[in-house]
Amino acid sequence: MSLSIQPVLTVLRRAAPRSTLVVFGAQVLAGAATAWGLLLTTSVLGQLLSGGPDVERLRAALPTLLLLGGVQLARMGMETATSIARAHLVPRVYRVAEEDLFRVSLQVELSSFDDPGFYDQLHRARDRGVMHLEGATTCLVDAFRAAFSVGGAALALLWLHPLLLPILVVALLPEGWAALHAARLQYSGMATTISLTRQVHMMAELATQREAAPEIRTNQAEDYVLSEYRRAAVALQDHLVRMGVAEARATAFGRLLSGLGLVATFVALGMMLRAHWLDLAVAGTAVIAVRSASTALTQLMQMAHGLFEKGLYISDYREFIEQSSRRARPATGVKAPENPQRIELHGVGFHYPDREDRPALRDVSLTIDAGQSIALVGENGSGKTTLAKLIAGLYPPTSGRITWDGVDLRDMAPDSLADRVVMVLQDPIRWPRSARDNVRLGRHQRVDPDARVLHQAAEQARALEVIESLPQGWETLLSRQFRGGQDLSGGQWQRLAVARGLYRDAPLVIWDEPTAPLDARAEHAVYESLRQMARNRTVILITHRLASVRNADRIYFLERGAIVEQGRHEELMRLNGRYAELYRLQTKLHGLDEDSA
Ligand SMILES: Nc1ncnc2c1ncn2[C@@H]1O[C@H](COP(=O)(O)OP(=O)(O)OP(=O)(O)O)[C@@H](O)[C@H]1O
Repeated sequence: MSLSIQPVLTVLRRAAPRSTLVVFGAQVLAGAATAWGLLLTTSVLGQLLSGGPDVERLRAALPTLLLLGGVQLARMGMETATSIARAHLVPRVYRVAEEDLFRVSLQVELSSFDDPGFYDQLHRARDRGVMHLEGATTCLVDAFRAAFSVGGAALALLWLHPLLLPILVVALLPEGWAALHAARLQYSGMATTISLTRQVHMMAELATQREAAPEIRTNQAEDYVLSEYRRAAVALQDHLVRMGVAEARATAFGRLLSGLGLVATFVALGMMLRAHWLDLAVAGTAVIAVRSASTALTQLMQMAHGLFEKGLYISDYREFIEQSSRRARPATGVKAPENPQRIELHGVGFHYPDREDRPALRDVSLTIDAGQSIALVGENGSGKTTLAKLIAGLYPPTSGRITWDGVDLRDMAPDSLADRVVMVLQDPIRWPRSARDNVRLGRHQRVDPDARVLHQAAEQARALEVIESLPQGWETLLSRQFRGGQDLSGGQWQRLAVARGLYRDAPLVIWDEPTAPLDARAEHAVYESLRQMARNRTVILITHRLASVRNADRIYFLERGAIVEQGRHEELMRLNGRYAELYRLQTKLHGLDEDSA
């Protein structure tokens, strides 16, 4: 159980130290009030059971009765303080735990996301860990409450007669044992529950996600999704039924034992009464104390059980945070040059995590001078995007070196490196934000008070006409998942991504298939802006449309991760190799002659 308490306490201390103290303090006082209340009850019973007329006895008991009422009132006050403190605690714990998770996820090296183990762990921590950390907080507060309540009753009994404590233990032991047994049963079945629940969730996501909906319908995969869901869900249902029945049996057995414990308590109290070790008032209080302690103990056991269960997920969460902190990108290093004059690759090799046998790049060496326009071409999967990502410093090479003005990228501060790069990727992010944010997020720190640069970027990318046709223009929310939101076509989204790249602006521009989903007019506009940008920037263009790279200063043709041809368009055509072959194929496909393509 300490497994789950420790991380909860750590988060509690950071999220809401004052509320944590209030809960703890209020429950210590509530426990003391329980003990005091029981002692006062003995005294009231003693006065009521003493000899004399009824009115006299009542009058004698009245001050203690009033005090008892006051103590109960104070106890209620402590409970209210605990509830209020808990209301502060729970949402804060959730927020802090989630923020920690997002912080480490945003800081890890990009390669972590290509590691399936990491990705799986991230989702487990996000989907379950945070939620269970919040649930464990509630459990912990209730466990405090129950523990101090049992403690208060035990203290009062010890005060009344030392022998009453062993009697309390005899009365509570069977129930405690039964509750623990039920908790263990749950715990032992938990691994199966988790694994089956994950399978059910996976299919549930597919059945309800907007992205998956069209393809499921066009592939007529509804039956498949439903039957796969049913397979996992029925297994989960049967498993839960088995566990529930076993737990009910254990609980019934516990109740039986608890009844026996109660009988034993009464017998022991009766014997003590007969032997005149106790008077009737103390015996009466002992019965009340045993009953309230046993209720609190059952609660304590239930909470311990809850903590056990949540502990499994919380340890996933904790492990993820620890591992990710080790994977974080270094925050220090040499500042990247403001305007890199020469980018060099020396024998660069690269493979993705767990793909040692399948290198994505092999022995790539090349030099790019400031202001040059470079094109990376080649068939699908030949390594173009990977190469561009390495040049941008997103992945470190697994062999060889990449330098900017002679400085190894590994020695540069990642932040300053990123600052010098614009990268528009093949499948750009569709920010579920306003159209304005979708462009502005290229460089959200940029000072652009009258949005002049923003408009210019949108115009150059032909995104302005898209934005102006939206119901709320720049402020239109671009997500159909929210009321009033709007979706765009693939090409319209791409225009926004291009505008975002233009708005970002940096000395090194990497353009990965920016025009694939664009219509001819938009494509023309994008190349026009690229040409303008290229005047004083270094541009790396990745494309399958070879006609658009004819003017590049140098074209690199990649095949299975290696550069197999390089030169200007005319040189490569003269070489009559792989590039020339593909170029001719394309011109034939589009019914153009080679020179006009
Ligand atoms: N995140 C990844 N994890 C593992 N392997 C990857 C990953 N991304 C790419 N690969 C593999 O690396 C190789 C090179 O991929 P890359 O995306 O660089 O090719 P590309 O030339 O840009 O292809 P395309 O023209 O289809 O965009 C491929 O074999 C691909 O399967």
